[in-house]
Amino acid sequence: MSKVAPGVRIDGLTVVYKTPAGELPAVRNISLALEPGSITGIVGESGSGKSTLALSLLNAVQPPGRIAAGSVEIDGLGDVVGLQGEALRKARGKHIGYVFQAAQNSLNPLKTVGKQLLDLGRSHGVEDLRGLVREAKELLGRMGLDGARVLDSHQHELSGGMRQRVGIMLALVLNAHLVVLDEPTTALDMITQANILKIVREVHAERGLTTLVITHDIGVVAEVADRLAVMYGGRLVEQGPTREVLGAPKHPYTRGLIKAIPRLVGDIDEARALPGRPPTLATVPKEGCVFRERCPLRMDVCDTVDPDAVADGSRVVACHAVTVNVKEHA
Ligand SMILES: Nc1ncnc2c1ncn2[C@@H]1O[C@H](COP(=O)(O)OP(=O)(O)OP(=O)(O)O)[C@@H](O)[C@H]1O
Repeated sequence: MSKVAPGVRIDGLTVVYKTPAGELPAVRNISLALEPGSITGIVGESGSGKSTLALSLLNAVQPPGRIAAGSVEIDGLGDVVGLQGEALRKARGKHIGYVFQAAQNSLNPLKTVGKQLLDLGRSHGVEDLRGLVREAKELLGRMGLDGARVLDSHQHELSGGMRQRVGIMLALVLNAHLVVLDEPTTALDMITQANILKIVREVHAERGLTTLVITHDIGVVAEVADRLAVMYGGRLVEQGPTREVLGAPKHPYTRGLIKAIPRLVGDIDEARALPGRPPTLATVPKEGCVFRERCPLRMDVCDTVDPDAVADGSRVVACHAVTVNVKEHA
């Protein structure tokens, strides 16, 4: 893989989980491009399929799940959906750095962080292990931790927030140029969160990375992401430049999400929660629009036809009501 930021093209991706009711899609027909050198944020409520999408980038969906359709082309690696065995193991970590949502608990409880770092380096053929340790200490130091002490610690000696930062260090330390961060800051207080996001942005720029940040917190994407993709019920309902999507959301779900954010200044009563609940795997409608039950713009067609993702300038939106408007104004 080249040392420049790789582009990623996810095309028609569908991921299903086997359930008592048969195989049901957690991610359905998603197409999304990560521009080389950009930070893309994926936002959505719990259960919308964000983590499943992130796992697909590493071809790491585990049974009872499987990638049922589509491709994930990464520059320099090809379609990772076809990668297996040693090629896949090498790609993870060295080419694709990642920290998963479960990172707080994913450290080996029996080994110190430093030992795990060395294992990681050896398994990827790193020759300069001293350099690796130096790099790890530096990253931990930037995130406000005493690097030497953390490397000497076991998991149980670290707080949730410290483990989260160790996870981010491990995602970055092998110098991968594609980095996937799933809920990187959930266990952190607001000040630490802001600091970590600043470091993510800095390291991203210094190293020339392509970064994907997955979060339920729209404030996090507003802080770091150049582009924003909104997921609902396994579908990507809107994507575009972060400022445009947040400043003038088009999809009724994105509008609802933004309205639901309480402002720091202003009347808290103005924040309006979206009525209803997001669907689960079992309740996601099999046909028609996934959002229609909660949608203020619902039309007859929404009950039967799943809206295509339609490009409108720099924005892609999957909504019949929005598409009708675009056509009327064309
Ligand atoms: N191993 C599994 N078996 C069955 N269903 C699963 C499995 N893992 C995830 N799902 C289901 O797939 C859907 C998407 O889950 P996913 O974890 O990708 O969503 P998410 O947006 O990341 O949510 P969260 O933020 O809560 O992790 C959910 O309905 C979830 O219950």
